[in-house]
Amino acid sequence: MSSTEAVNNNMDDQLHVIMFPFLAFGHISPFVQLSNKLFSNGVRITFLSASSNIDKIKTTFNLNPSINIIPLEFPNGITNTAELPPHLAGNLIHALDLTQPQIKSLLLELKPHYVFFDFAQNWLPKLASELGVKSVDFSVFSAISSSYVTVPSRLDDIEGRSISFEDLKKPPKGFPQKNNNSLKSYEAMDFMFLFRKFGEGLTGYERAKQSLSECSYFVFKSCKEIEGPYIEYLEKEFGKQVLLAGPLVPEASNDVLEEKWSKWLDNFPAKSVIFCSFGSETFLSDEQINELSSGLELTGLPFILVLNFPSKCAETELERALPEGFLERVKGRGMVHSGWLQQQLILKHNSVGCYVCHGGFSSVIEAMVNDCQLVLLPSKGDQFFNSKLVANDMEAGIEVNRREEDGYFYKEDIVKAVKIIMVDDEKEPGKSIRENHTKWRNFMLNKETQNKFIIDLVAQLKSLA
Ligand SMILES: C[C@@H]1O[C@H](OP(=O)(O)OP(=O)(O)OC[C@H]2O[C@@H](n3ccc(=O)[nH]c3=O)[C@H](O)[C@@H]2O)[C@H](O)[C@H](O)[C@H]1O
Repeated sequence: MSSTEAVNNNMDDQLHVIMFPFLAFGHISPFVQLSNKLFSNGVRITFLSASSNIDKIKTTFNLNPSINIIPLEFPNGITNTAELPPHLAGNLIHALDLTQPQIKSLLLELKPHYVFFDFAQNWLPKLASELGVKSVDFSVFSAISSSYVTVPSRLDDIEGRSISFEDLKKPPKGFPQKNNNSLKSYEAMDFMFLFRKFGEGLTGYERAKQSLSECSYFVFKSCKEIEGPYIEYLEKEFGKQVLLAGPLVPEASNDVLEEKWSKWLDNFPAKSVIFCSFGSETFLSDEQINELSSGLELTGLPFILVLNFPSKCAETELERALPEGFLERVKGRGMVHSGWLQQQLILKHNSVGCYVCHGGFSSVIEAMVNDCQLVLLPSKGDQFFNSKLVANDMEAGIEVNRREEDGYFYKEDIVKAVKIIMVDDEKEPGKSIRENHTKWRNFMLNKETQNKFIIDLVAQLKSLA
C-alpha cells in the first residue's frame, strides 16, 4: 500500500476533492480560493498544477499550507501562460491533454469523491466516470458568459455553415435579455477564437460544451442574487442543476503591502487614487496604451498604471508605448509599473478609490469588497460579459465608451467614465452607481451570507457523492 493510499483509507468518510485548474494564473486563483474555503469546511483537498507554478500558488495565492499539492509532469515543458504570448495559449491546452495518463493514475491511487476541472479538459468527465469518480466543471467564468456563448442553443440556426461574428452578436434562443446584453461587433469578433480548432481537432466551444454536457455537475463561482436568470437558463439548456460557490470573496491577506507602494499611496487623500491594471494575461496595443495613459493624465487624479507585455523587456516596451514626456509630466502623481504586484493590497489601501480594469471576474469582486469604484475596459472573452454584468445588471460600475467596429477608445472616453464615478458622483448616473456599489459590497462583506454559500455547497456535494 502506498503512503497516499494509507492516508486516504484513514479518511474514508471525509469528502475528498481533487482540484485540476487550467495552467493560467487567472484560472488558478479562483481554484485556490475555492480550495481554501472548502478546506476550512472540512473537505480534504488535493491540488494539481505544473511544478513551476507551485511556489506562486503557495506564496502569492496563499493556498492553505495544509493542502497537498501534486506537481504534474508536462512532456512538452510548458508551465503557465505568463511565459507564453497569447496566440500560443492553445499550447497549454495541448499540454493538459498530455497529462491524461498521469491523471488516471492519480485518480486510481487517491480515489477522491470528486475531481473539479477547468474548461479545457473536455476528456476528464469520461476518464473520471470510468474510474467511478464524479467530475465537476468548476467555471471560472461568470454564468452570463457561459450562457451566452457555450450553450447548445448557440448553434441552433447555424446548420450547414460556419458560425460568423454576426451570429455571435445575437444571443442564443431563450437567453435572458432584460438588460440587452448582446455582443457588439468587436466583442463578437474576439469570441470567434472559440470556434477555431486547437488540439485534437476540437474547437474551444466544443471543448467547453462537451465539458459542461458530460460532467457530473457544474459549479459556478456566483450566486442567484448576482446571476439568477443566467443560472436558470444554463440549468434549462444542459438539463442539470447548477451548484453555486458564491462569489468567492477572498479572505483578508496576512501579507503587508510593499513599502514602495504604501509610502507613495500614503501621500494622497482617502479614495482619490486610480489603480489601473489588466490582470495576469491581458495586453494592450501601443495605440491603446497611448490613449489610456493620456486619459489618466487628463483626469488630473493620482494614479498607478500597470502595463504588461507579451515580451519580457518591459522597460523597452514601456519607453516605446508611453506618450513622449509622459513620465516627466505626471511625476509625483502617476506611477507606471510592469509585472506582478500585490493587487488586493493595493485595492485595499485607503487612498485607492477607483479601479480601471479589464473586468476579470476575480478582479471585479476584489474591487467591490475593497470599496473601489469600477471603470471597465474589457479586452477579450468573458471580460466583455463580466463588464456587462457589473455595468448593466448590477449597475455598480461604468464601461468606457468604445467604437462599435473595433472597440477603439479615445483618451476622452477614459476621462468621461472616470469623471462620472469619481468627480461628478453627486449627480446621476454616478450617484446611483455608487449606491449600488455599496449595496453589493455589503452583500459580499456579509460573512454569514458568504459562508452559507460554502456550507450549502459542501452539504450538496456530500449528498451527491
Ligand atoms: C478567468 C480568466 O482570467 C484571466 O486572467 P485575469 O488575470 O485577468 O483574471 P482576474 O479575474 O482578473 O484575476 C486575477 C487574479 O490575480 C491577481 N493579480 C493579478 C495581477 C497582479 O499583478 N497581481 C495580482 O495579485 C488578482 O488580484 C486576481 O486575484 C482573464 O481575464 C480571462 O479573461 C479570464 O477568463
